[in-house]
Amino acid sequence: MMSYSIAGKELRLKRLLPSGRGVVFAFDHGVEHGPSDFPREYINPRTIIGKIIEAGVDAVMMLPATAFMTRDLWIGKTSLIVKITSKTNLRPENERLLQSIFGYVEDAVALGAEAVAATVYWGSQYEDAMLRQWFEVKRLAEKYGYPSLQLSYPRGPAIKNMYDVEIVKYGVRAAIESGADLIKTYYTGSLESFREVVEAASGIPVLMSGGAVRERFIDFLRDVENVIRAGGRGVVVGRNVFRHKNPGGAIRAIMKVVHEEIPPEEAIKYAE
Ligand SMILES: O=P(O)(O)OC[C@H]1O[C@](O)(COP(=O)(O)O)[C@@H](O)[C@@H]1O
Repeated sequence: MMSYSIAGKELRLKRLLPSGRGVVFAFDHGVEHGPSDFPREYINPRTIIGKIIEAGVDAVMMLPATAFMTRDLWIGKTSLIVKITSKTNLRPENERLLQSIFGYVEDAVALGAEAVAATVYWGSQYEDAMLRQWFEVKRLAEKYGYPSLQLSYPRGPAIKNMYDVEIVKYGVRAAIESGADLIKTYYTGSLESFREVVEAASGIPVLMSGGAVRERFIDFLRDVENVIRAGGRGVVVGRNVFRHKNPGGAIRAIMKVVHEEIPPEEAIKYAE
């Protein structure tokens, strides 16, 4: 029996990485970090999601309920990635390296998403529980022909520096061997070191996780440029966009660097 779901995955991956690369706006911070992560005017998801979609982003990544409440903004306009794990920082400190189920693969299918996303904190004391979650997501996503995006976030008591290239490479290697179709992981600080991360992915697309807000937006664009030059396939970014004075412009600038390889010094003009 042929597995038609292989075609479904290929179709959805193509939509997510239109030029072979993609720019995704991550907006799951309301749970992961708390509403204080947002400037006050973006507390309502509809405000910021509307601006980002108007700017032409390739995809938005949200939890299922947020995707549903903003559906009139993204339907027919951009691709959707449904993240189905999360956790709050209201938890006791020692329980924050575990994510919980925040929806189901069937929710992503019902919403017409292009992919499902789940986090694995490699090295966490809860790594085993997160892997059980991951493989359950993977099992159903395969059945429905959905690519699985793994947020490969090495974090835990034995990890001194989660941005260290050897640690990030280990998380990426574990991600491909756990069947990730797309990987989102940390920027390792340089083109050379991120090239090693891409090599460790052995052909599975790697997207840079935006990370903390850079001192200057041009520095963020330069990191994105390094990721692309290192063979990365794009970026999944939240804070460096929704905390920018012109979030739509910031997305336009990032799109220029990722899809057209415009130098950051020029691309930044779109964010003015
Ligand atoms: O790495 P942290 O601080 O836990 O942040 C996790 C957040 O980062 C992301 O992975 C990417 O968003 P950012 O660009 O803001 O880092 C979000 O999807 C997630 O909520």
